Amino acid sequence: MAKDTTKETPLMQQYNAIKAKYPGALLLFRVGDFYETFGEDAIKTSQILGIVLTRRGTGPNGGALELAGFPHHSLDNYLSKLVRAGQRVAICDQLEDPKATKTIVKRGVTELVTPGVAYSDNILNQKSNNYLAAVYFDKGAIGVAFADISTGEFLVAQGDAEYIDKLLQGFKPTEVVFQKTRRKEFIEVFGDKFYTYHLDDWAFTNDYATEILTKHFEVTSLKGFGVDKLQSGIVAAGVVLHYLNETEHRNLKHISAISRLEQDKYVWLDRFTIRNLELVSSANENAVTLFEILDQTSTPMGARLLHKWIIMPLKELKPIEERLGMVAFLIKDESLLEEFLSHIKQIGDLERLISKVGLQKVGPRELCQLKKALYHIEAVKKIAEAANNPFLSVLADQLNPCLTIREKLERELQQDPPALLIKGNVIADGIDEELDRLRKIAFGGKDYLVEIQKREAAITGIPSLKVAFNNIFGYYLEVTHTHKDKVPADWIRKQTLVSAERYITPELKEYEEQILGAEEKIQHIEVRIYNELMYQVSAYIKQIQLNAFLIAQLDVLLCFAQLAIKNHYVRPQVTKDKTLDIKGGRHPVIEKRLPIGEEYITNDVFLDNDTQQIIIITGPNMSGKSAILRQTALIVLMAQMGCFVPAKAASIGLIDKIFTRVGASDNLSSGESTFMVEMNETASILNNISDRSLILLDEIGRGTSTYDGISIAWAIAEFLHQHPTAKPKTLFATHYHELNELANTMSRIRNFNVSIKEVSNKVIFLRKLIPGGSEHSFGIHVAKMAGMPPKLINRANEILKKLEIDRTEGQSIKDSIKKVQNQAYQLQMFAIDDPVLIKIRDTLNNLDVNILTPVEALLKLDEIQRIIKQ
Ligand SMILES: Nc1ncnc2c1ncn2[C@@H]1O[C@H](COP(=O)(O)OP(=O)(O)OP(=O)(O)O)[C@@H](O)[C@H]1O
Repeated sequence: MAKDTTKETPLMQQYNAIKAKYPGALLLFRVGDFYETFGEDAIKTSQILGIVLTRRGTGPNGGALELAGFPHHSLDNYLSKLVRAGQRVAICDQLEDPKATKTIVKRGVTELVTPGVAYSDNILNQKSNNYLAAVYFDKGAIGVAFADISTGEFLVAQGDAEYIDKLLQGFKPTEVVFQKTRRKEFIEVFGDKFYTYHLDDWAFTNDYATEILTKHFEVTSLKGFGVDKLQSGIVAAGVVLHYLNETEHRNLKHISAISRLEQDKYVWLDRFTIRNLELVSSANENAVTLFEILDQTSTPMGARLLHKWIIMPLKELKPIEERLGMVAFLIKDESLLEEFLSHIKQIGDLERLISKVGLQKVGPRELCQLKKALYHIEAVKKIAEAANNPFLSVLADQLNPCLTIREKLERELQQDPPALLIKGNVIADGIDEELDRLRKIAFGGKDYLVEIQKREAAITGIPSLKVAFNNIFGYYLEVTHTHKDKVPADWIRKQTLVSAERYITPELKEYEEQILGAEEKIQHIEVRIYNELMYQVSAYIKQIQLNAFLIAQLDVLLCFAQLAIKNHYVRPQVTKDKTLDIKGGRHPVIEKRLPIGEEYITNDVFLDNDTQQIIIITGPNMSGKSAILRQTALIVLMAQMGCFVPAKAASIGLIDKIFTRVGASDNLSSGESTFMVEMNETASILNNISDRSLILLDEIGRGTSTYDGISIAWAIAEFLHQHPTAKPKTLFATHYHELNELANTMSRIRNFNVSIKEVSNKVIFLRKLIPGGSEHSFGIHVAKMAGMPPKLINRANEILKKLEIDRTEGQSIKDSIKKVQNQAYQLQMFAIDDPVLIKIRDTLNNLDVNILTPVEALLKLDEIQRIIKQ
């Protein structure tokens, strides 16, 4: 049924027409000094922002229409809350001066803010990028592009699903755009954790993408960016620009280049490694990430670059050595380091600042900060020039303090301008004659009013005569009733109050007009000059972006130098051979999180391709197996990102891929990892290994029955050892001491264990990795530590011993269990009419020991303990 629009006010008709153009978006509709929302939008807005919801008039279904609004100056604050709540927000502004029109004011959407397309400081996290991604499912490859409009970064790549998935995991875009028809596929391949938006398929064509990209960059071909061969990637990049256009972001001068993400340059970290090593984020809220430990940067752009260096460590020796050399140089000269830091700390977020110039959303205070940043860049350039270091000389050459524009900003902006242009007093005196003249009238005029007051008081003999202002009739003279007889005849009475009368005079009116007119004109002139200034600054976007990048690099290197000094890291020897030799290695995060007084126990790890390719590490739970695995990978990663490492010494033969798999039961809490998934994932490692890979396998195979688990773990170790071409270095932590047998037949597999000491029946963790396997498993020790009743522990030890004896005598586990069950003393433990004990007995009877994993056994013990406590 067609909507009856006759009852709608012209304002609501305008609202509905605009609303229809932005389906799925929450519309903030500017009415006077307020942003209003209506209907469903109002309900959502009031809930998210906690503001009042009112009802008025008639809505589309005859009921009252919901309304919720807030003052326009609170936009920044409220907008961030709406976007963070996952809303797409269309901002509809008044496009003409309401005073200048007699009919309804023209309105239009000036910006559509979505989670992936945001630049406001309130919405963004300073230390991480905010990427919008587009994914294009092509026949041969999947294309992906990432853009951050708050920094101007624009990246493109293409590859198979696994590679694109890895990129999405690493870059963590806040919004992903893809083809409408590929929804199912997207979720299947990349999961349902991303905030997504779908576009019609027509936007995903190579011709359209090439056209939109070449037009944006004002080039005839994309060859110059080295991306022209990435057919699918280009489509994704085109979609990014198309989407920015759709969301009314057309001032994109700061997206000044597009670059290819080169797969061959960086260490391949599979997504489990990024997650499992807790590099930049963690599923556990309380966990501290490697990023948090390493982040000693002084600028937000430095922090963002560090983030990238962590997830994209290098695999070529030369650039790694360059970074390490630079860190060593800075460590040696601490006064130079301090000097650099003192300036870098003042530079602020230059990268986002200059992006705002591109978006034409930069405020006066920010332009003032730009001026300050350029001043400090000049200082950094001078220090770098004098430092006599090849890297710093190159840096000094490239840094550009942009003197012309800095001087212009210095000259034209007030010393301490307000954050918002609209507040006025932004442009300095002496820049524009008309502005100076009007300012004299506006501000000098007020002095003149005081003079009038004094003069008239003297002439009329009214000592209490006052000049004041109100919105109704402007400037007036106020006379108390006592003196009203003295008022001259030509004064015009305007208002009578209880105790006084108010008058206006022609002279007052004339001045009033001049003052008010001047203030309005001043604003116009300031806006004009400011916009010109912003436009002139925008010609320097590329240079300033380069400055920001160079400062970010220096910032991260300074951060590495500070870390090395503070945390006693050493310079790793990174080599082209295939040996990994870590002496006295530490886990950079755990060592910082130990209780006061406890010291981190260091460990040596040696792996190579010829003698010790695979290490099987056994040891009880909590002994420190995972820590050794992870610290080894973290030390390699840190070395290859150019950072010194937590060790006494480290020689790192370049690693090109790091894989991590953690047994299913470690992920039990997240409920996502089943044994099947674990096996699938492990299979993907086996298909991708290389001669320079590092593999961490932590309790692989424990998601199934003991026998299955051992068999699979065994087969994996064998496969990695016998692989015809690749000899991936592998650390294999396991509870299954049976795997120690492997070393007897496989020459490059070695057994190690994390040592413990048993003192009067207690386990003391020594946390030292020592050669040799373990004699037995340690589950019962853990049960004891967890506080299980001694009787139960004794019984568990008895059963274990029996099972072990039977097994060496060649009996099957099944027979053996039966025997244990039949033994009379089992029931003697319990007085059988006790309901608690009956419950425990039933729980035990219902167990199928054949399919019980060690962790499940522990959980059962825990259950029994709880029954007893109840
Ligand atoms: N070398 C060390 N020095 C000091 N404390 C350590 C060390 N290694 C580990 N720890 C401490 O022991 C805890 C357990 O270590 P980790 O998780 O590595 O044990 P695990 O043997 O892998 O246990 P599980 O088999 O249960 O996974 C760590 O969280 C840490 O607090």
